[in-house]
Amino acid sequence: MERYKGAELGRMSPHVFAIADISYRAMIDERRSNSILVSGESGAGKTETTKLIMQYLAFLGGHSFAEGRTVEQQILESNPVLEAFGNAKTVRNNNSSRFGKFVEIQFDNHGRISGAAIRTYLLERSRVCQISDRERNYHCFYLLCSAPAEEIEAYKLGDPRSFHYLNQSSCYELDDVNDAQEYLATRRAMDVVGINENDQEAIFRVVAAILHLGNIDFAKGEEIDTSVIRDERSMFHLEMTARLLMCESHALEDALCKRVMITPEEIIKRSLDPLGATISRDGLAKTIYSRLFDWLVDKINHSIGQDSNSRFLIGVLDIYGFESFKSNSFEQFCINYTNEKLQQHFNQHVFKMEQDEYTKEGIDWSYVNFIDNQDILDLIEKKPGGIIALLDEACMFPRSTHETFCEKLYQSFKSNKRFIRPKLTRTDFTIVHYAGEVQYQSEQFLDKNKDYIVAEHQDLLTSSKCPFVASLFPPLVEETTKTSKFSTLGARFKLQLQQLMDTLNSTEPHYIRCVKPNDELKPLLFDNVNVTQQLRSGVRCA
Ligand SMILES: Nc1ncnc2c1ncn2[C@@H]1O[C@H](COP(=O)(O)OP(=O)(O)OP(=O)(O)O)[C@@H](O)[C@H]1O
Repeated sequence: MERYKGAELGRMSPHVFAIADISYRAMIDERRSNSILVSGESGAGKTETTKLIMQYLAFLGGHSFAEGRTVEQQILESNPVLEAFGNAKTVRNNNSSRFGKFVEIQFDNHGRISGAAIRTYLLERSRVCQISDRERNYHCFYLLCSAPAEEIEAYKLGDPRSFHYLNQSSCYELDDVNDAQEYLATRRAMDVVGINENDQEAIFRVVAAILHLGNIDFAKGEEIDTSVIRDERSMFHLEMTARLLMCESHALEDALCKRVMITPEEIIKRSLDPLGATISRDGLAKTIYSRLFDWLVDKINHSIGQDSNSRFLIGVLDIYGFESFKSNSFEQFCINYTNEKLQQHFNQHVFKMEQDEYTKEGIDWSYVNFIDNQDILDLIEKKPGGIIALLDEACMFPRSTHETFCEKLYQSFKSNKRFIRPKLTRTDFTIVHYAGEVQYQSEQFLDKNKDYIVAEHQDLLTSSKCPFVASLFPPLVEETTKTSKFSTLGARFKLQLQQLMDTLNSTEPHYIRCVKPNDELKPLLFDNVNVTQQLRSGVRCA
């Protein structure tokens, strides 16, 4: 860090410190905000790079003689906390971030760090209930199962193999990671970022409750289309969940197995069959977990504090790269949409730089072709008529299905050259992205896009005797109850992205592209074909 400080770009070997250094110098000299956009595929090193950048900025703009916790320490320690709750082992990366992150580091007039804000994007919720083999759930579940004995006893935990949300995969441990030590390290990091002992206890109690919740199974009830708690074991987990969330176990059982239907004539309590109750259980687990994650982010932001007098900042963006798998769902759609947005930002920036250069040298630039992906963005986000708008529309009509949604897409984009109707399927669609074609399976698009909490779950947790749990579920006011029924993740995500783009557009951008040397997660192995492919898509991007 000492060597890169103030060194002219290019004098030293390439390093993320060099990019962080010029961003900082540009901010000080030109008195304007800068941003560093880190990109690359999963496992390429975005998060590690982001942490190095943050360390370097803390080195340049830190407070050497501050008493107690400094802002920069808190910023750095927010990483292990967010990683414990937002990262998981996947086949591509043992510590994969399952959310996007934009960290805004604010500086005062003397160039010292004076505040920060962390914004997160689209946490992968499905992982809480469903994991593929060789992957893991979020780290925090395993850390808690390795907690000191008194916590294990209090929460009735133990072997992760005994929990449904963890035992769908045969992977429990990570090479070179000791979960017991990580648990203690996470608690220490929580201390530093300002989460007090009581809140820490409540956080892990909620994590334990989710594990017990996942072990509640249902059997057919006596009456048709009803369900009951399956056996003694499930009953035990029901009672544990209720105890940890501090609510009534009967109320929890009802919230899982029943739905209240309000018709103009009467209020009917309808039972769910075992499959419906299981879906209800998983929905509750996902909602609790995502609220917990949002709470952590808010708490960290609150505790670090924002400097409202700060006139410039350095933003660091660590966001999921372009994804194309065998099967692609709503998550990949949102991720690839993000990448289209960032790609456009990059194109515009590079074009503008070129244009400035030409103008400076008095060369006519009118013939320079500008690669633009606006047509793909229109296909996705145009209002009305884009894919997100059509999806929202489908979510509002109770009779819509993924089949009717797809049919609508086929009709609307028949002659759009960025849209393909694949052969041999009636529910897939393909988008021709800047980085290649991706075929999406629409089966779960509608469900995943709907963003409202089941009223029974809301009522149950709002009335929890634990103030922490209740605070995760503030009562809905009448007005929002109506609108939130129709609030959708797609629309919310689109808005968040627009805000991110507005921020980025007001800064001087710098880019770091991470390249993954091999798919084996091994050091000192360089796979030429694989690397070339990544660089090609980089060239295509430019
Ligand atoms: N600069 C580096 N030096 C050594 N190892 C690194 C470096 N960067 C990354 N790694 C290794 O690669 C792993 C994956 O890196 P990282 O988690 O930063 O990837 P990512 O691009 O953020 O992935 P994802 O999109 O899945 O979150 C790290 O856990 C580490 O083992």
